[in-house]
Amino acid sequence: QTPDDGTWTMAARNFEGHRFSGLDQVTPGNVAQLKVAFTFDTGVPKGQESITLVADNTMFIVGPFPNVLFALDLTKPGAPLKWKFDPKPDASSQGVACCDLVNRGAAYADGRVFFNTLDNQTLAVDAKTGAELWRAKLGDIKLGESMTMAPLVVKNKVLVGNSGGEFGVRGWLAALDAATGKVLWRAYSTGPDKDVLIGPNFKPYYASDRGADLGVKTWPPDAWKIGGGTVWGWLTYDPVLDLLYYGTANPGPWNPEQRPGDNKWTSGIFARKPDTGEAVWFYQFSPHDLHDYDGVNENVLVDTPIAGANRKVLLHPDRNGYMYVIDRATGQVLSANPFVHVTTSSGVDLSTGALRYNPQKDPRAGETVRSICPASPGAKDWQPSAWSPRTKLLYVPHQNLCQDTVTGTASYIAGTPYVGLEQKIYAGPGGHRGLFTAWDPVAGKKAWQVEEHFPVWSGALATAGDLVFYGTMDGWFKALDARSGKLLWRFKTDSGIIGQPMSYRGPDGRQYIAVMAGVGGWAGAVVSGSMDTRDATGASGFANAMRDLQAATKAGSKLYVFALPEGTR
Ligand SMILES: O=C(O)c1cc(C(=O)O)c2c(n1)C(=O)C(=O)c1cc(C(=O)O)[nH]c1-2
Repeated sequence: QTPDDGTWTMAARNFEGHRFSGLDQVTPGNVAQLKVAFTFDTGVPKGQESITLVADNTMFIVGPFPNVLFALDLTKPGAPLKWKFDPKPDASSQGVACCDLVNRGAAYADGRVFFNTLDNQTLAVDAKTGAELWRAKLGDIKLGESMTMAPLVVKNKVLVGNSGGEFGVRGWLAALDAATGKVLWRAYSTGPDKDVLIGPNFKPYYASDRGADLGVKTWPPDAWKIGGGTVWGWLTYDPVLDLLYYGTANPGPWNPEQRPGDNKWTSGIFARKPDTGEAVWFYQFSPHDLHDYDGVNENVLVDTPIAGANRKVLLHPDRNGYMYVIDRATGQVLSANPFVHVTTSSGVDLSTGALRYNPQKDPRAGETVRSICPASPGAKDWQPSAWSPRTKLLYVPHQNLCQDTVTGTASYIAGTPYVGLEQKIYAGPGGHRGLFTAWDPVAGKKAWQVEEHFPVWSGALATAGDLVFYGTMDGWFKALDARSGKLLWRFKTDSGIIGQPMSYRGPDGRQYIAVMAGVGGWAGAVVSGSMDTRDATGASGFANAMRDLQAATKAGSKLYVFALPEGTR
C-alpha cells in the first residue's frame, strides 16, 4: 500500500477511479466520535453533486450553476474563504440542463484548477490566486449542449465531454492542452470513423463492433447527427497500458422505433490513447438502447484474480443492471452478473458480448409497457462507487426502480427536448428505492447490501480505516464497517446528500472527511426544482417515485467537514 499524501486532486482520487483514501486515523473503533469541524455554504440551493478537492492546504469546490469556484484556506481555523472565482456562464444554459443544474467537480494539476460550466466552457484558474488562466468554449447551448462532468487531467491534457442526450446533441470527448486550453483532439460518439477517431489501431473484441463507419451505418440516414452518445460521466486512465476509459450515453431520441440499428457508438465504453484520442477498443453494453441506459457509469480499474489467473480488469456497474468485469487491455467481457432485479433482458452472452433483450419489455407505439426494470435511471446512475484495495470489494451506491413506458413521436427542433417517450418510475421489488451494495468481483456476487428508503444518489468513499461512507437523500451521512456493512455512525445534515464524499489530511495532521449536502439531480429535482408532484411525468417520470421526498428534506448548499476531536485514538 503506497502511503497517502493527504491530498485529493481529482474526482475519484486516483486515475484508476478508486475513491479510496489511504488515511486510517478514523476507524470502526472511533468513528462514532466524528464531529463537524467546519461547514461552508455555496449559496446556491440546487443539487450539490460536486466533489471537494484538496491540494496545497487549500480546498476547492465548484458549485451548481452559476458554477462559482471557491477556495478555502485549510491552514486557518474554520477554513475561511481564500478566494472565489465567478465564471459568469450564460443564464440561458439553465434551459438545456436535463437534470437540475448540477456540476460534478473540478480537477487540480500543477497549481491549476480546471472545471466546466453549464454553458459549455472549460476554464483553468490559478490555484493560488484564483486568477483566470484560460477558457475554452466547446459547445453550443442553441444545439442543446451543456456540461456537467468533472474533467480528468492526463499527460497535460484536460479531458472533458458534453451533456445533452435528451436534446438531440451529438456526443464527444475532447482533450485540451492544460497550458493553453487549445483543443488537441475531439472524438465524437457517432458518425464516420474519422470523426470517431477510429483508425488502423482499433481492435474491438467482438465482431459486432467491427466494420467501417458503423457510427453512420447503424443508424437511419443522418440520424447519427442528432444521435446522443454524450460523455457526461467518469473517465479513468491506466498509465501502464496508456489507455483512457469512458462510457457514452444513450442514443437519441429515447423512442427506439425512430432509430432502428445498433446506434454505434452509444451506450458503450471506449478505450482510447490519450495522446491522439485514437480508439483502441469499444464494447456496447446496450446496443440499440431501449430504455435510456446510458453507458457513462464509472469504470474502476483493478488487478485481481479471475478464474484463477491474475487479470487487469475494469469493473463497470451499468445502468442496464449488470456488473461488468472486462479485460481492460482487450475489451473482452469476463463476466456480467445482475446486481438488481432485471426484467428488460435475460443476461449477457459472453461469446458474442450481446445483451439478450426481453422483447416483451421493448417500448412500442400505442402501448403502455409495464414493469420495465431497471427504470431509465438504471440500476445505478452517475453516483460513483468506491473500491477498497484492502477488502477487495466495490462499494456501489444505487437504486431499485422500475417503470411503465409510453412512446410517442419525437420531432427534432434544435435546442429543445428530443425524447418521444414518457415514463412513470416507481420502487422495484421490496419497496425500498435505494441500495448500497458491497460487490465481490472475484466471486461475482454481493458480499453484503444495505437497503435505503430513497435512491442512494450520493457517491461512495472507502478508507484505509476499513470504513465506507455515503449519504442519503433525506440527509443522513453514514459510516459503515467496510467488511460487514454494519452502520457505525450517522449524522443528519440539513439537506439530502447527493455529493461525493472524500477524505484528506489537514495541515494539523488529522484526517478529515468532507461531503456536500444539497439535494437535487434527476432523483431530487422534485425538491431543488420545487415541482408539483401531482404530475407523475415531472422530472422525466422521476417525480412519480419521489413524492415523499419533499416532506423528508429541503434544498440546501452546505459543505460539511468532519473530524475526530483532537487527541482521539
Ligand atoms: O444524456 C445526457 O447527456 C445526460 C446528461 C446528464 C447530466 O449531464 O447531468 C444526465 C443524464 N443524461 C441522465 O441520463 C441521467 O440519468 C442523469 C442523472 C443526472 C443527475 O445529475 O442526477 N444527470 C443525468
